[in-house]
Amino acid sequence: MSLIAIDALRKSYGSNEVLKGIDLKIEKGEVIALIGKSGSGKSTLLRCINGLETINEGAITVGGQQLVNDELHLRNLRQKVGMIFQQFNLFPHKTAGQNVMLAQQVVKKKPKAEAEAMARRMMERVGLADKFDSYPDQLSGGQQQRVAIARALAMEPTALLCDEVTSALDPELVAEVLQVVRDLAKEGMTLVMVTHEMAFARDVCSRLVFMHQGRIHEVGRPEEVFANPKTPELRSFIGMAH
Ligand SMILES: Nc1ncnc2c1ncn2[C@@H]1O[C@H](COP(=O)(O)OP(=O)(O)OP(=O)(O)O)[C@@H](O)[C@H]1O
Repeated sequence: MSLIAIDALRKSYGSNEVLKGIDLKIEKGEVIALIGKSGSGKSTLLRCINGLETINEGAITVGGQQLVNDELHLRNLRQKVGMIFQQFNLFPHKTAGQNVMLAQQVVKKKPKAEAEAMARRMMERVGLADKFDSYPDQLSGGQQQRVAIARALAMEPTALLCDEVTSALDPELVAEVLQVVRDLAKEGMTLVMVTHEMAFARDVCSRLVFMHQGRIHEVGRPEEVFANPKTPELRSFIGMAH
C-alpha cells in the first residue's frame, strides 16, 4: 500500500478550478519534487495532502486512512504529515528550543522533560545544538528554517511536506537548509517538496512531478524527465529554469 495515495483529486476556489484531477501515489521513503510554473497548483496540492484545504472531489489516503473533512481527523493527520513553509513562523518571544517543544506539549500532551529531550535531539539533528536557548531574532534565516524543520521532526511525522523552504532565504543561506533536507532524504524520510531548486531536485529526488494548469503533465526519474521532456510545456519550463 502506498504511504500517500491521491485519486482523482479536484479542488476549486470559487469558480477557479485549481486542481483538475490529480492522481499520484507516493511510497514510503520517496523524495518527490513538485515542479511547475507559478499558479500551476503545487502549493494547493501540498496543502490538500496536509488537510489544510478541503477538497471538492476525489480522495486522499495517508497511511491507509482516507482524509475526511473532520476537524479531529485533520488534527491527527497534521501530526502524521509535517509541513514546512517558506516563512518559518517561529514564535519570536520563545527560544528556538521552546519553539521545538511547544507543539509536542500542546498537541501531543507530552511532559515537558520528554518534549525537551526530543527538542534537543532534533536541534542536534539540524546542526543547531548550541542554539537551543537563542531567540529567533538572534538566528539567521537559514538557522530559523532549520529550527522550523526540527520542530516538524519533533512531531515524528511519517512524511514531510516542504513548500519552497528556501525561497525566503538569502542565497548564501540556501545550502545549509538544503543540506538538512538532503540528510533527511538519505535517512529515508518520505519528502514531498515544492521547489525551484532544479539542481537539488535533480540530485536528491527519486521522482519529479511536473504540474501544469492544475494537472500532472509528466512524472519520472529526474534524469529521465530532464533529458527527455515529452511535452512542450515541460521543455519550455526547463528552458526557463536554466
Ligand atoms: N486561498 C486561495 N484562495 C483563492 N485562490 C487561491 C488560493 N490559494 C491559491 N489560489 C489560486 O490557486 C492557483 C494555484 O495556486 P498555487 O499556490 O497552488 O500555485 P503554485 O503552483 O504553488 O504557485 P507558486 O509557485 O507561485 O506558489 C492560483 O491561481 C492561485 O491564485
